[in-house]
Amino acid sequence: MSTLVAIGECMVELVPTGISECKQSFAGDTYNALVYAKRFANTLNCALFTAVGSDVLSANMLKCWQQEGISTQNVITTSDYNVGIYAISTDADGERSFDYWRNQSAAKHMMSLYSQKPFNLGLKESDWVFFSGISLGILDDESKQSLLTLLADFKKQGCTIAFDPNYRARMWQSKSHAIEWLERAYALSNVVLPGLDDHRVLFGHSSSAEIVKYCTQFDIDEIVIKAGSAGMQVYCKDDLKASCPFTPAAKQVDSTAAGDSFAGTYLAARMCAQNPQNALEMADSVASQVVQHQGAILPLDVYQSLNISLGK
Ligand SMILES: O=C(O)C(=O)C[C@H](O)[C@H](O)CO
Repeated sequence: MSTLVAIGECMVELVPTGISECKQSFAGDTYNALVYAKRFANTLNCALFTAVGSDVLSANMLKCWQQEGISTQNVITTSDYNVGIYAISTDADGERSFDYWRNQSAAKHMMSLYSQKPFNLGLKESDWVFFSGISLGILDDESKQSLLTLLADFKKQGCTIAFDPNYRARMWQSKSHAIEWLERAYALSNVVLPGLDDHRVLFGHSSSAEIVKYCTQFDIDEIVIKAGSAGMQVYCKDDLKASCPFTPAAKQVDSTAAGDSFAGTYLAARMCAQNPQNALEMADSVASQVVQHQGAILPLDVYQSLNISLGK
């Protein structure tokens, strides 16, 4: 069984349902992707590498992962910090924005905790590792470097490294700070999943072709571009291998985790030997359902009704 390890932070997710009420669940970009990967391809072993606290919500979070079939074997637990929290607000078009309470979160310290007591993440050649700009953004610069060094070791062992830039401006001192680390991440990744919106803000790119041209300076095998109304494309080096037009969802309630569900489904499909065109189409179908529901993770029965998962 192949393993997909995602690296990052899972938080308590709050969706306000009234002035003094919230729907509470658990989410965070790389975790979200992992859930959608596991739901899509149950045969994959999916694990999150992170740190959590010893608080009651951290404990519930781990139970929730287990219900999703996500392995907790790569989780560091500490009593020095808590779990992070974020709340979703949506506008009339279902575009989401977030408020965060994550300064005391254990995941921000995952690399220093790991270096005090390193352990084997259980990866073998042919396994995949997924991280994002948020996985880097939560860490201080020294820890960002430790994470990239660890990823470089995995790559040397034969693992495939996948990266979604997922730019959150407030996590970075400046655009140039974000670009410096994003370029280091691109330089060691085999598969990248950039969004045109992020590249527009960071580099002034206005088309997929410009992203592909920019990526030629790195040794990336597969560039999976989410270009909004210009659709989605997959390039291997600068060869267009697959594309999918933009089809607006029937309604957009909450855009949270559209990109994460796309990434998780795409990566799982590729790990299971689906070709880029199939992977792209299936990832798009999942993402277009995700935006029709509140919160990052679709109710399981809604997901199952899509009938999209690969056979057991
Ligand atoms: O914004 C973050 O840091 C999160 O991970 C919260 C959300 O789940 C994520 O952004 C959705 O893509």
